[in-house]
Amino acid sequence: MDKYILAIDQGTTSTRAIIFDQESNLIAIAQKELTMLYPHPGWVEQSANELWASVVSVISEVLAKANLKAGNIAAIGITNQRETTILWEKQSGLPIDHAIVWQSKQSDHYVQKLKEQGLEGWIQKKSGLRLDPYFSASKIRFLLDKHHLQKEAEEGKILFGTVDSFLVWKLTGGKCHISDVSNASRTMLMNLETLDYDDELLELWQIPRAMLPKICDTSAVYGYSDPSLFGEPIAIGAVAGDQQAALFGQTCFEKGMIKNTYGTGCFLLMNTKEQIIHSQNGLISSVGWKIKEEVDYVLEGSVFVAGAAVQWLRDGLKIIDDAAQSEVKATSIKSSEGVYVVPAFSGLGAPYWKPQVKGAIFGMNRGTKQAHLIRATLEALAYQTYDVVAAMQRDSGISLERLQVDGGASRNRFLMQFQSDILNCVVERSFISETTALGAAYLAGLAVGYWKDKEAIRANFKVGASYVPQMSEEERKESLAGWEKAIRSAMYFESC
Ligand SMILES: Nc1ncnc2c1ncn2[C@@H]1O[C@H](COP(=O)(O)OP(=O)(O)O)[C@@H](O)[C@H]1O
Ligand SMILES: O=P(O)(O)OC[C@H](O)CO
Repeated sequence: MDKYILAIDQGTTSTRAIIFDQESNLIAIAQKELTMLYPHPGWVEQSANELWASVVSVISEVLAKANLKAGNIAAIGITNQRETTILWEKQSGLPIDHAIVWQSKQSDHYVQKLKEQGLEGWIQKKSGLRLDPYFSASKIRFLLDKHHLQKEAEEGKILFGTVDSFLVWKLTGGKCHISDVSNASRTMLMNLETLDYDDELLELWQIPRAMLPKICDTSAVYGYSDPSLFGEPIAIGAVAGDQQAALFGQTCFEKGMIKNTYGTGCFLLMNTKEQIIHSQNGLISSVGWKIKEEVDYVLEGSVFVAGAAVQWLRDGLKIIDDAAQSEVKATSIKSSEGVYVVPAFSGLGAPYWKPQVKGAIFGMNRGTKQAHLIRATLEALAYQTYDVVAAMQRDSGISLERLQVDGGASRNRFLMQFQSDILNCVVERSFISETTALGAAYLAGLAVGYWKDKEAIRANFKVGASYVPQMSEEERKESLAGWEKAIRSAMYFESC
């Protein structure tokens, strides 16, 4: 019987199920867009039940599309939006509230309190992370306090999971409460060196171990899907945070290799192998993956709003009908004519870390049209990436010659050319744009021997499109100087 790998990519915007074969060909895909909830300014939530239902529905749909049965699937690989926090009742499996999405800011007051106590450096040293409401710890604290569930959490009656844990729990019918190192390293509860929860961090956040998932390797068979779901049990062979999975899918296996994923947010990751880099320039460190004894660390710049700004053009301003139209409109004019959009709708992430900063538009005149706003919004994705690349070069001493890209917005040719111009380096999009899912598939395939090793995987890598810088040095410098003024002004406005 022919065998395939099934990847679940549970992203912020949508859930996808993708079937790959041994040559990394995409055999079939099913996708479901998700509802975003904005209950208060700055809060972003999703229904955990909807996330789970979307996973079941896309798996069934993709199997039907490919005309395959559960028995044809050698393993499932799960990759997910990271940090997003779900609490559920152990007995019933029912979520106690909405999932608090990584972008959400309702737990900022806990973070500010710890900042006032001067704990930022201490926390970063242990966890690799900046003290910010982005990460799961303050979100767990918020939910436990909101629902008065401290005692139940201590008794293990209430469980916590990032999306991976919740999905594995549901898929296995409540048999497995696990997470992997790449996801656990985003909770702010894991020690980067021991790869276990850190007792002092748990004490600081008052989060009991009893509610936390067991931290596992990124590639391993943790359990099997409940046969009632898809007819036969399927091995669950990998769990990985989506950005680390994309790094793996791009086959960035060597030290210094970098990828940038343009999804809801934008995430630039460098593989630093066994070295943990403690950033001096506003970046964070996490675990890339653990496969048996091999642990690869990453240095990361996380930009909170990228493709989400394109969704704002579509759903908020209603000046484009769909994301792809942003390219058509942006190229209908020759330049953004000095207009800059700072899409800080969820505060600013790397390298600034200013959760309170709001979005802003600068440089408009009476002749400014929709097209200028659209073009300037796309350009903002490239400028934000530039800021992160500059920080990464300072931290690592490695200069960027080539950027490997993927994610929904990397399909935008205008954006990719502008990115190459602004960075003054080659930008290469991989042949498969679904690199995140592919990374999860590879990790699951390694666990069950579907691919022998990383060399067999590397042999499948192909470049899809290449962008070479075309902008003059003078124009590049002028454009960047304008961006610098815009971002500084947005930060200044907030501090007044
Ligand atoms: N052609 C495009 N141009 C610009 N942005 C796009 C384009 N296609 C998709 N996007 C943006 O990419 C995001 C979806 O990318 P995806 O990788 O699926 O994200 P996620 O993994 O966060 O769910 C959306 O925010 C969407 O606005
Ligand atoms: O949903 P994405 O793909 O934009 O990824 C979200 C990140 O994992 C958040 O850290």
